[in-house]
Amino acid sequence: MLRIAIPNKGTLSAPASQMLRDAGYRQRTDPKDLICRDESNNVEFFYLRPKDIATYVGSGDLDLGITGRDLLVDSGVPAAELLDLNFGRATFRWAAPAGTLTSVDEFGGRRIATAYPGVVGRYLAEHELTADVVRLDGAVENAVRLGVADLIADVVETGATLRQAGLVTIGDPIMQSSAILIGRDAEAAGPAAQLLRRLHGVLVARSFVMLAYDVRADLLDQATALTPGIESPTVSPLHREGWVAVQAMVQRSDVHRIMDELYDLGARAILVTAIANCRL
Ligand SMILES: Nc1ncnc2c1ncn2[C@@H]1O[C@H](COP(=O)(O)OP(=O)(O)OP(=O)(O)O)[C@@H](O)[C@H]1O
Ligand SMILES: O=P(O)(O)OC[C@H]1O[C@H](OP(=O)(O)OP(=O)(O)O)[C@H](O)[C@@H]1O
Ligand SMILES: [Mg+2]
Repeated sequence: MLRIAIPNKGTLSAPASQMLRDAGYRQRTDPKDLICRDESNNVEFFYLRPKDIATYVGSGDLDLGITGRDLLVDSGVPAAELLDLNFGRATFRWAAPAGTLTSVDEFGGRRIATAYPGVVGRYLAEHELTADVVRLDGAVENAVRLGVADLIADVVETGATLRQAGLVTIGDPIMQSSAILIGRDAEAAGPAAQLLRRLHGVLVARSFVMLAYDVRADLLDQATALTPGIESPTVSPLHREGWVAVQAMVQRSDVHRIMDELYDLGARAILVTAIANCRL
């Protein structure tokens, strides 16, 4: 039985469970449950603190886990990233009160508050900087105002929390994070092949839609240049002489532009449908 760690709370918890549900796995119904066995898929899910997940996977006690890339780096555990799950996207950044610090070169000897001392310590070591790392559990944006630090390093999604605290970012992001599937090493992908295929199917289904339209046969080449599909578009004859029906997958983010261009070309009955799941 495959044993998989997933976040029990926090930002990544609900979307991780939803993605597994979309991939056909059973998930807990009570948010307090810490284990859920999915007998029919031969998988057991363990609900753990996201910060601890890399530890369980790195030690080999659990086969796989879903966590944030920043949390994996913070743990220092040499587990392997098997798949980017495309949710929980955030940057990890430096920030200080406006008008105080402007560059990473000024960090020497300063006090840096963070809930990610592993990420910060690694950056400082790589850049040969010496600073005091003040380890906090959360609400790090308050640390400067309250006098325990000169700057912070924290997760930034919309930037609203920083703005409210009167902080501005400094320099480039320390890292880009998102939710990832991890294993002890790259070989963990072998026994997880079915899970990986299913999750990949969900990722594709979320980022593509199915587009169908009717177009005059003499415009088919121009139309299919706009909708080349993954392998090749499906073209079927229509009862109406000189017209064909076309079906192709297109990127969800492009679909409105493509529909406009198809309409301008003369295509009609342009329909978009969501893809519930797929195997490509
Ligand atoms: N707006 C956000 N706030 C916090 N973490 C976020 C956000 N967006 C994405 N993440 C990612 O979620 C993970 C942190 O999740 P975690 O559950 O530890 O913290 P949390 O969501 O802030 O919950 P809590 O504050 O209850 O501990 C990291 O990988 C982080 O990059
Ligand atoms: O850029 P934003 O969209 O404002 O999001 C980022 C903020 O959200 C999270 O805080 P959370 O509410 O999880 O509290 P915490 O600091 O106690 O973890 C994170 O730690 C940042 O503070
Ligand atoms: Mg938080």
